[in-house]
Order: sequence, then C-alpha cells, then structure tokens
Amino acid sequence: MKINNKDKVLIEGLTVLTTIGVYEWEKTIKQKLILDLEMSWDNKPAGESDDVSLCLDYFLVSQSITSFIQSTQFELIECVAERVAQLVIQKFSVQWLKVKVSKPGAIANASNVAVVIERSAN
Ligand SMILES: Nc1nc2c(c(=O)[nH]1)N=C([C@H](O)[C@@H](O)CO)CN2
Repeated sequence: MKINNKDKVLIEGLTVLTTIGVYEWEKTIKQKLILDLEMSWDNKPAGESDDVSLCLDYFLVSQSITSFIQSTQFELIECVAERVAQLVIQKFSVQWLKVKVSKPGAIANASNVAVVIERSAN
C-alpha cells in the first residue's frame, strides 16, 4: 500500500493566553502566544471515506494544546514549542511536526519574536 508521506494538517494562528517569561514581572500576568503547526498525516483515508475518525482532528488537537498551555507556567517560548510537540506526537500519533511559537508582545519595537522547531516520533 502506498503511503502519502507529503500530506499535512495545519493549524495557523492559534492564540493562547498564558503565564510566560523569564522575568519576575512576567510571572504575574498573562501574555499572548500564537502557534502555527504543520503536522504530517495521511489525509487519503479520511478524504476517500469522509469519516472524521480517520482524520487528524484539528479541533481536538487545538483544544488539547490550548488547555495544556493555559494551565501551565513557562519561562521560554522554546519550552512551549518542545512540550507542545511532545503532546501532539504522543496523544495524536503524529509522526512529524513543525511548531512555531510567537510572542508578539515581547519586544516593543519588533512586530514579533518566535521560535520554530521540527520534531519526529522516535
Ligand atoms: N530565545 C528566547 N529569548 C528570550 C525569551 C524566550 O522565551 N526565548 N524570553 C525572554 C523574556 O521572557 C522576554 O519575552 C521579555 O520581553 C527574553 N528572551
């Protein structure tokens, strides 16, 4: 059977408020993070059957990521990216993903700062 290795499911602009930052003043406030995810997934079975149980459900993935980030305190956006990658790989059996975490309010004279990571299962 041929596998569609190039298929992806994307989540773009997922906005979450959380406690994030290395400085003391940041530990008492909520700040906005924006996440973009690119996840490898064979979309052919879901596309051919129109069966939600065969897709990578972006609603469930978004819900899991949002509640995880909202309920956890972080210092670095690198840590958010790493933990989100682990969650998606473990909970949704995703084999490869790219995660971008932006913290648009971090630098007054920059429109955005972000980190990007790519991770694989195993
Ligand atoms: N590479 C990073 N650099 C910095 C981070 C970070 O998460 N990753 N965080 C901070 C502070 O929390 C900053 O956002 C306060 O404006 C500094 N550098």
